Amino acid sequence: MAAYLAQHQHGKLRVRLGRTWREGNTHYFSEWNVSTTLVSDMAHAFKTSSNADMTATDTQKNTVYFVAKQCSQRCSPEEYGVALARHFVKTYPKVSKTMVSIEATPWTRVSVAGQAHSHGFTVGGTELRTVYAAVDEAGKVEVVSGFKGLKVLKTTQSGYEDFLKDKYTILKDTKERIVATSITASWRYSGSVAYDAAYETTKSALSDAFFGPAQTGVYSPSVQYTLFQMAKEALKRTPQLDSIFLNMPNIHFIPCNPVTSKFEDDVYVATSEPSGNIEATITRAQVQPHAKL
Ligand SMILES: O=c1[nH]c(=O)c2[nH]c(=O)[nH]c2[nH]1
Repeated sequence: MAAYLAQHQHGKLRVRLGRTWREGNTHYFSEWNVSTTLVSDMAHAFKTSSNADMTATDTQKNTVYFVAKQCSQRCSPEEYGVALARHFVKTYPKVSKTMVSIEATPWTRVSVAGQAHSHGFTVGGTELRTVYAAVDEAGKVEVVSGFKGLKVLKTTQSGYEDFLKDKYTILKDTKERIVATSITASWRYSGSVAYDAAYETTKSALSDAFFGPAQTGVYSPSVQYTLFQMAKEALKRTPQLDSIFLNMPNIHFIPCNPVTSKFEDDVYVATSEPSGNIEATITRAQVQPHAKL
């Protein structure tokens, strides 16, 4: 029987790495969970018993640490990801492309008595910063930055009305509800950028547009509308941003009607499933609809 090897790749998933940089008395720390994927001329390994010239996934794991050691200056996960991907393409003639994915734990410097600590960190948020970096044999570099799992909630300034009603619809219009989500975002830059600063600016833009001003907030008529406003704010504040993908599950807090009292926007049934799932890609320039990063 004929069988064709249409596509193949091999890599190492979830190599965990900690990296300290000491700059005088001030230390910096990153924790990265790194995955590598090599596209290489290895069809023979699938079709015959030969492993000749194969970069073992164990070697890939070791290289994650080797390249981290080589990054002697403090660097962003994007810069590290590109350096790691480039290493494989440059070192192994049979490797034509390398893709690196990184999830960074949000270790954040602590303050003690109002003073930034020189070497103390705590996990500062729910989100993981994400990087996808790819380098091919022609030297083409692709970087996608983002985060996943940024949990946000508003107790008011959210509603949902005038949606289609038919015999399957139970949900009532409301001008008052809790809106909660766990944001996943990814974006591409045009041209070079200071990755760490651009990441913070973009994340703040998304968060600020979700919440609105501190005292008054901003009304959300739907997760869809809010998602678009958030993306617009990110494009506005980060000029190098080309396009942004946002996924925002609608995590429902359902009004609770205990038998003893009535619901007064106070007691809810907290849920995790099912959730709504709302996502879109928003671009600075007009492109084909439905483009997804
Ligand atoms: O903001 C919302 N968007 C929806 O698409 C939707 N669907 C739903 O049941 N509730 C909501 N809320």
